[in-house]
Amino acid sequence: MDKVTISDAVKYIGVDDTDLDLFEGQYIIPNGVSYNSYVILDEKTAVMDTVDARKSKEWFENLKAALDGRTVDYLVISHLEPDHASNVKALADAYPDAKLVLSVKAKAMLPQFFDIENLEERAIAVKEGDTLELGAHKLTFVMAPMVHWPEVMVEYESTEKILFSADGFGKFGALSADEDWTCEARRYYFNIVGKYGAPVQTLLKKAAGLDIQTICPLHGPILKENLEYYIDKYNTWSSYEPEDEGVLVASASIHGNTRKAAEKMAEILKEKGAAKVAFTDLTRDDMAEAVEDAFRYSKLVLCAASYDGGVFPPMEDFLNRLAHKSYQKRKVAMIENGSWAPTAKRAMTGMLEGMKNLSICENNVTIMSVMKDKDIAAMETLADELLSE
Ligand SMILES: Cc1cc2nc3c(=O)[nH]c(=O)nc-3n(C[C@H](O)[C@H](O)[C@H](O)COP(=O)(O)O)c2cc1C
Repeated sequence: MDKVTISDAVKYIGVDDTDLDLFEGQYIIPNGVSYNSYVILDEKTAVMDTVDARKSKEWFENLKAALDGRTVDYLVISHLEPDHASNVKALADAYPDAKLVLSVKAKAMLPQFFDIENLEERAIAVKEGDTLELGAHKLTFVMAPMVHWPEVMVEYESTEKILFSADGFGKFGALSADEDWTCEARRYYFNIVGKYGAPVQTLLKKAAGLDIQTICPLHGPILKENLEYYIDKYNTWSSYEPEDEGVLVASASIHGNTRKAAEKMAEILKEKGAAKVAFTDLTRDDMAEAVEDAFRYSKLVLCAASYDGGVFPPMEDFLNRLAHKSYQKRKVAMIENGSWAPTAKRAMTGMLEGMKNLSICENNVTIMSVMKDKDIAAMETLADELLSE
C-alpha cells in the first residue's frame, strides 16, 4: 500500500488478494487481484468504495491509518458488487455519522445486501451531475448504468482532475505484481464488461468532456500517464472492433486428431502471411484468455470434433461464452471432425447464427477421423478465403 501514491489529500487504502482461487467464481488470476479503495482528506473526508469481505481487516487498518484519528463523513458507493461493497455495513456501523452517497438505483438495491438502520436519513441518493463539496475537493457524479451493473456511477474530482472509474479501466493482477497492463486489462474487460459495449461507449463520451489527469479504478494500477492509450483501448474494445489483424485458432479435440488439424491450419495461415496467429486448446487452456483473444483478433478458426450429434462441449462452452459477451464483427472459419456423421459444423453454425455481423467462410472443412492430404488442400483453400478481405 505504501508505494501507491496519489496525492497528499487522496490516499490509497486498497488491498491485494494473492490467494483467491477464482475471481467471480470462474476466472483464474495467476497474479491475484487488487480491491482498490481510496480516501479523500479535506474539510470533509470521503471514502471511495470499500473492499471484498476477504480483506476487511486489512482494509479497516489502512482506512484508520489514513484517517489518522479523523472520522468518515461520506462513503461513496460506486456500485454494490460484493468485491467492493462488502464492507458498506461494517463502515456504516463503525462510523455512525457517515453518510452513504450512492446512485438512486444503488439506494434501491442496497437493502438486498444489507439491513442498514435509518437508511433514509443516512443515504444521499445522487443523480447525473450532482456534486458533493468536501472543501477544496469537489466530486461530480456521472451515472454509468450497465457498466456493468445497473446502479453503477463514477465520480470526477475536479480539483485534482481524478476520475474514480469504478470497474472501468480495471485489470486482474495484484498491485504487487509486475506485469503488463494491456493483457490482463483486456482479459478482465471482455470477460466481465464485454457484453456492455454500448453503455461503455456512452460513458466514454461523457468522460471525453472531462479534463482527466488520473484514473483511479477499483482493480489494478492507478493510471497517471499516457491516459489516451488506455482510453483508446477502451474505445476499441467497447466498439467491438478488432484490436489487431490476426487469427485465433481454437481447437476442441477428444483424441488429438482435430488438434493436429488445428495446428496444421495455424501453420498454413502463418505460411500464407497472416499478421499474427494465436492458438488455444479449449480443453486445457484458460477459457477467459481464449475469449480475450477471440475479441482481440479480426479472424477466428473453430476446429472441433463432433460429439453426440452436436459439437464437443469445450467448443460449445467457448461459443456460448462468446455469445454472452456479444461477439461480433469478425470473420469465422470452421474445421469439423467426425467418425460417422459429422455434426460439429452444423452445431457451431447454429450457435454463430445468433451473433451480429459475422462473416462465415464458405469453404469450411470436414475431416473424417484423421487429417489426409485432401484435407490439407481443403484447409489451404479455407485459409485463402479467411485471409482475403
Ligand atoms: C462421446 C463421443 C461422441 C461422439 N459423437 C460423434 C458424432 O455424433 N458424430 C460423429 O461423426 N462422430 C462422433 N464422435 C467421434 C469423434 O467426433 C471422432 O472420432 C473425431 O474424429 C474425434 O476427433 P479427435 O481425435 O480430435 O478427438 C464421437 C466421439 C465420442 C467420444
